[in-house]
Amino acid sequence: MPLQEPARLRVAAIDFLNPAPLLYHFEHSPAREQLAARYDVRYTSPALCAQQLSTGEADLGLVPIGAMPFLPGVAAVPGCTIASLRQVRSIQLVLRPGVTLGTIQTLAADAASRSSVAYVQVLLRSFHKAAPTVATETADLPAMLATHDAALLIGDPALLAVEARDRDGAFADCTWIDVASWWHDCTGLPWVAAVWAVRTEALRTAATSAAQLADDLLASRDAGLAHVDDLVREWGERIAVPPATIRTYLTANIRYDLNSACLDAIHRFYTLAASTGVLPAYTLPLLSR
Ligand SMILES: C=C(O[C@@H]1C=C(C(=O)O)C=C[C@H]1O)C(=O)O
Repeated sequence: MPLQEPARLRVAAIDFLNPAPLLYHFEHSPAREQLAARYDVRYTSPALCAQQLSTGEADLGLVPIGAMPFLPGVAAVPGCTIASLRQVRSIQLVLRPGVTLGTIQTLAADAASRSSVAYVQVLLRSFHKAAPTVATETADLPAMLATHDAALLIGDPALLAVEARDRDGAFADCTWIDVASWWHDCTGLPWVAAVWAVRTEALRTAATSAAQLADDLLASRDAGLAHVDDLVREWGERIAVPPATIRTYLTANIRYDLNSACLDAIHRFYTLAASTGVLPAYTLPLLSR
């Protein structure tokens, strides 16, 4: 039987601004060409990253922690994350005028989200005695608020909605809640959105070992954080957000280190999610090197 070529890992990456530092080596020469021998990167929404790991279309992905309980055989790669210590800016719960956290009955949530939509339900059930019905919709604030008490926006659409509010007063009469700050106020913990996660089975035939994978992802993140100037310039041309805001977002709002505080926060999230019936009971498996 002919020996099989070791396979490239098929990567599902998130197409928002926030993972840009994590993806630095996958997008910039000369590392990009070297990594292309072992990784095949495609871009999609957070929810579809999770779905592609579930169907086997992808081997490695930036996976919302809210989706991990539904992905058997998938483990988090230690080292990197997408998290926030307090204000995240790009996760906004917007309440129609007159609506409060305790009186939300219907929520329109961006279909791209799997973590933030779970966080909102966990926080409402745990701390505000509210359990609204949730409809998943495309990220369109006017349409969402026309038919629901509240709207959840994530990622670049949330950043753009905050810009429109501050620049043009759009929906300025609504209550805007930064979901990471809200989580921090209720629990005292960081807010963790996503981890790099891998189908452990895929590593058996891959050209990359578990240790090499963790090292590649860490090296890419560290290079990204060392080249924030490049990222601010590149993204300033892609998204209608001022360069200074992009810089603050990448260096202060979003944090990329999966440290013990983040692991404690993930544990607390899953505990509250299970006790409120938002997610099944779950412990995050970490890939061992
Ligand atoms: C910080 C963010 O976190 C994102 C939100 C996610 C979710 O709600 O499922 C998943 C991945 C992250 O990219 C953001 O997109 O604003």
